[in-house]
Amino acid sequence: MTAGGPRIRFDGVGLTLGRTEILRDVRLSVEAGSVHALVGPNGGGKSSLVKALLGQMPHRGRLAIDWPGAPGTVGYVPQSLEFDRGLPMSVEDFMRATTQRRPAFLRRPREGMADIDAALDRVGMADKRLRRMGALSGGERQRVLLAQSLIPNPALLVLDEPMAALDEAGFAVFEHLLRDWRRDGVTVLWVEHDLEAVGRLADRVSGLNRSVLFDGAPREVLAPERLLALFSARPRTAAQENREPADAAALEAAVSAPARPPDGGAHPPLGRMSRSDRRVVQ
Ligand SMILES: Nc1ncnc2c1ncn2[C@@H]1O[C@H](COP(=O)(O)OP(=O)(O)OP(=O)(O)O)[C@@H](O)[C@H]1O
Repeated sequence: MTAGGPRIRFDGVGLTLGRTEILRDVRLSVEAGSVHALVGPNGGGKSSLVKALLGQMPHRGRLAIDWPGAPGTVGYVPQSLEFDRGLPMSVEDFMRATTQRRPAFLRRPREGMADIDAALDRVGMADKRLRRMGALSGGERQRVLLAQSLIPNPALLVLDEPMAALDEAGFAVFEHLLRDWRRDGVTVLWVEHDLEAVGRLADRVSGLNRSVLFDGAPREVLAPERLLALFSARPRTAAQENREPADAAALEAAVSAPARPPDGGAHPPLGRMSRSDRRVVQ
């Protein structure tokens, strides 16, 4: 159980690297204890924004984290982490290295292992603890990245495409974690391309393409026209405007599913966007 997550405010946040303007005047509020999704096209600046939040990228403007009491723990799941196949680092070694502040050689052999065991168990990786990190599949590596973010119990979680390599069982693990975080009042900032999952699981969603193009409840803002405007690389022609594109129909089906009730309870059958459908909007 955690103390409750913070509120986050991005107030006129900008970022320019070299001659490239990556973020411009980003204004956004992430409410305490909410699951807030960030969606947008490739290169839209989502990872850069969360890295600015984590202090890994410079920024202009104001970025505030308002903790309800003393600052809590921030958990982070990066978009990807590559390991050489031959690197002699097991899952257990990786977990120990990422979940302690002291150098590994100063730690007693079993110190912290109960937490590591519990975290690996929650993501279904307990039986692969001795496997080398470089030998894991993409989905298994993703599960380990999720596991390391659970120690110590986070009050703020920043997730950068945590579902990218997960299979259906991995989705179920992630959804279970999300339910627990919501129950515990953890604030979750979640970069995601799976719009069906966002429509179903997020409390709020913001569309980012350099600046914020929309922000609101998924049911309200994930409308096909908005998404086409956000994800289209080129402006649409007049001819395209006059006919209903197949993409819009796919998007309509994907986002018309009812949102999950706040208590995480049962919901009616959902429309589902397949991975190939998702490619339509990327
Ligand atoms: N260190 C850097 N130096 C220069 N340009 C960068 C750097 N990091 C990111 N960029 C550029 O910033 C832009 C935004 O990248 P970012 O990774 O934030 O986008 P994203 O929305 O997370 O994309 P994706 O959905 O593909 O993960 C891209 O054009 C990228 O090439």
